[in-house]
Amino acid sequence: MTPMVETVTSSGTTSTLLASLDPLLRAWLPRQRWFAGKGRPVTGFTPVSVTELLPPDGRLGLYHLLVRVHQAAVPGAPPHPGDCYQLLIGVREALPPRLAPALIGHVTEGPLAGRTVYDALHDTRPAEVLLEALRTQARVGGLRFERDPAQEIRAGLVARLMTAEQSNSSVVYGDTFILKLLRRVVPGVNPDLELPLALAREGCPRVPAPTAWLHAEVAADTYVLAVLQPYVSGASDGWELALRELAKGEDFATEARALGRATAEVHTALARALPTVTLGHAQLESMVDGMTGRLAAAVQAVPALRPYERGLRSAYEALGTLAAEGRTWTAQRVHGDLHLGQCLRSPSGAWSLIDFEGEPARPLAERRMPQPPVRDIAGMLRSFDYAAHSATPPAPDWAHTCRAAYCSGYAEVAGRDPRTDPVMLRAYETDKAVYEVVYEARHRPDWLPVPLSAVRRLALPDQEARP
Ligand SMILES: Nc1ncnc2c1ncn2[C@@H]1O[C@H](COP(=O)(O)OP(=O)(O)O)[C@@H](O)[C@H]1O
Ligand SMILES: O=P(O)(O)O[C@H]1O[C@H](CO)[C@@H](O[C@H]2O[C@H](CO)[C@@H](O)[C@H](O)[C@H]2O)[C@H](O)[C@H]1O
Repeated sequence: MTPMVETVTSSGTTSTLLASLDPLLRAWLPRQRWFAGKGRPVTGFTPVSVTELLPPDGRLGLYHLLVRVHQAAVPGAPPHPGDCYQLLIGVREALPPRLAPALIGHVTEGPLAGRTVYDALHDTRPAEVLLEALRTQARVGGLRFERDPAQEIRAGLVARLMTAEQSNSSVVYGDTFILKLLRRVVPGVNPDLELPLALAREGCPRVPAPTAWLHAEVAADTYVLAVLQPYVSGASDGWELALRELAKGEDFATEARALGRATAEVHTALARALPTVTLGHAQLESMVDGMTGRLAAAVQAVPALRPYERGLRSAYEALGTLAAEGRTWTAQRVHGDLHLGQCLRSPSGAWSLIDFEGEPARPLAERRMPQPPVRDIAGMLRSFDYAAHSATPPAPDWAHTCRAAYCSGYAEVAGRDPRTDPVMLRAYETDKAVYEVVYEARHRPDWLPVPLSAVRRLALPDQEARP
């Protein structure tokens, strides 16, 4: 199964292909969970790269597309060039019923007229073409399929698309590997590959080591498009486990402590592998400005935040005061979006951390900056709170116990307890809760009360983020 046939390079072919898909993609894209531009009509597409992986003259065709999606401008916001998305478009005469959920539409004009196009990741054969390309280190047009020569990839593993709600799309091969295809992509180094590779070099066992990855070279830009990792078979994620224990009325302190230890192991390895910096007054001021700016934007986007704005801002002001008094902090590379759903427990009880992409809405340069490790800790503390406030009735004592156990576990490995830095912890917990309010308002409005309950707590003037 050799994936490459020919790269569609002639701009005529590329633009004809995209023109024929245009009306179908306009309707289909905004319905995808991973489409970040929801709420603004799609006004057009520009191809960034179009690569033919299987010619559409047989039973099945397959195109790899990077497309810039143009959308109506946000009133008052500066013009935006449009986000770039990775699509795998399958082409068939007709879709078998099992592929109905993958339907993009029926093409009426152009070279594919009369064919049906669909999201090819739902289909075994195209997904297997990708694995085979990684296994054989294929190069097709600007696509570079690469792998770690020290790890073996067995041929013929059967593919299935993961159905979990995701920011990207993942395919599992056998029970051996998982391939994450990034959907919204930007040129440059992607931390979702960079950090697991760095951790693997350090021998850190808390993160599955990348086995293979896909790059695209387009003009002078390099995009990271996909990462293949060993699949932790039979794993449960921390979120599922926490909810299960909550429903049974069980505490989660032992697991929370193990998670604190795992987080500290990853932080310690990252601090060894990649540069650390000292944050002084100027850097802290700019951090506080960033937090304050995000709060102001969030209040605009979600007016329910307005009554708490002053109280929340006081968390950032307290940090600014400490910085003005000359306090400094060490910053290092961190996970950047750590929560219970990013922690996997294997059947043997070992925890792994996954998804080092950072908060998808933040610019890449910001996501790759060294930051105080307390940022990840705050994310996990928020997550225990999330679980406790999604339960009926809410279980604040459960969250309190987990938060304390997590900090203790962290201190056992890192040698410093995050609770000894309450001002920084509160500032980061507040920043995260504000992010979550915006995230939930945009993606899952029914969940908005969960981060809003934390906002009410964090906005109290004498509040320190005491777990
Ligand atoms: N190495 C792995 N082993 C087993 N399951 C995994 C692995 N990596 C990811 N997963 C599963 O895939 C889901 C999505 O992965 P994630 O990296 O969080 O993607 P996204 O950025 O799209 O949210 C996770 O919640 C987890 O259930
Ligand atoms: O995992 P992603 O990178 O897609 O992260 C985004 O989605 C998360 C939800 O799926 C969101 O996390 C929030 O909800 C979780 C429960 O579903 C909870 O455990 C987290 O603490 C809470 O932040 C995450 O913020 C967002 O970036």
